[in-house]
Amino acid sequence: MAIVVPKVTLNNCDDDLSIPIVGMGTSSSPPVDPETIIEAIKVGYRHFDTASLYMTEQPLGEAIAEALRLGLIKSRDELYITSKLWCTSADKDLVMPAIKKSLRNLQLEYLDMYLIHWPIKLSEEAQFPAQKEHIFPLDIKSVWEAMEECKNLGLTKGIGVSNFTCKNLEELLSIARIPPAVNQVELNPLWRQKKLREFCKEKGIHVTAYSPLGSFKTSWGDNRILECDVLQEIAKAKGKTAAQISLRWLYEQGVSMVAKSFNKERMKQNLEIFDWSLTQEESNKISQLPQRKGLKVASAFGPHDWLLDLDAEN
Ligand SMILES: NC(=O)C1=CN([C@@H]2O[C@H](COP(=O)(O)OP(=O)(O)OC[C@H]3O[C@@H](n4cnc5c(N)ncnc54)[C@H](OP(=O)(O)O)[C@@H]3O)[C@@H](O)[C@H]2O)C=CC1
Ligand SMILES: O=C[C@H](O)[C@@H](O)[C@@H](O)[C@H](O)C(=O)O
Repeated sequence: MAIVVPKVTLNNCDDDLSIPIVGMGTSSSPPVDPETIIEAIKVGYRHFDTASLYMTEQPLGEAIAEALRLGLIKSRDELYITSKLWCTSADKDLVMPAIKKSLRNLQLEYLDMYLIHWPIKLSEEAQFPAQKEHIFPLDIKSVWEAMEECKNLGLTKGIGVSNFTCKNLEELLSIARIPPAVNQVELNPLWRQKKLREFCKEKGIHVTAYSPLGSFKTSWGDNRILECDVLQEIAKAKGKTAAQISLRWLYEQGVSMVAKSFNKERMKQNLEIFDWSLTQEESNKISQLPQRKGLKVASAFGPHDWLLDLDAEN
């Protein structure tokens, strides 16, 4: 039996769109294969997170088509699919072609959520880390107008952002006709983002946590969450795993999350967080863990002054 994942209704989206609290991340190298996504659908995942950067739109699209053929889902509407505008397309004239390409890759008529991946524009030639002359602040007004156009045309039910700071959001809110529904950011017990979460709550922007397990085994992630003494102690006392403690803590903070596991048991485990809770004391212990940012903008994109400032704003 597939696990039923609770949902939260989002603001400023079409059709009372609601987001399943736990989604499956698809950022991986090599890209995820369609069979793994099918397994995830069987387990109960209905929310999938992709991006044009990840090269996983295509396998995700194949898996969705196959899941419909197999009858694992009756209609595409049962799924919540997010994709993201990559920084090389963060230009008013490139947004529409970019979402159309994502939709073609996914074999879909519409996305549930389209996010600006970073508050950064890159030139076509940019390599990683990028040279100073290939990296620019986003022209948020014109890019957001193009995002609004995508929603108005029905290409996506909602629009939002990712990796935006409070300052980025303030600027966006001052010009938006359609306010962003979601801000997807790094968030976990070791990077709690209290200020940003409070700001988003006040403005009605839903927060989705990425790398909720510390992004173990990626180029920048580590095992500091999965091996954290405090999380392991709590896990042992409750007969759970440190991963589940991290995800449950996030759920109790009122956010949704996208966790990546391509292992069937761990996929299932990551959805089994809804029928138990943390005590106040356990929650307090987690809220005192030392903080560390995993994905630093300046390390990923280049050590330029304004990117260092973006890192410092959190
Ligand atoms: N907007 C953005 O800029 C970003 C968005 N993201 C999104 O967030 C998603 C998730 O973040 P990601 O950085 O991948 O990392 P996660 O924090 O989800 O960690 C993934 C790692 O944890 C392991 N894992 C998963 N579940 C368990 C478990 N129950 N017990 C032990 N180990 C476990 C996985 O291994 P295994 O597969 O073997 O289980 C994998 O190595 C991405 O896939 C992407 O969709 C990520 C980074 C940036
Ligand atoms: O160039 C930088 C990195 O690739 C970074 O952009 C990614 O980690 C990305 O945010 C993601 O969503 O996985």
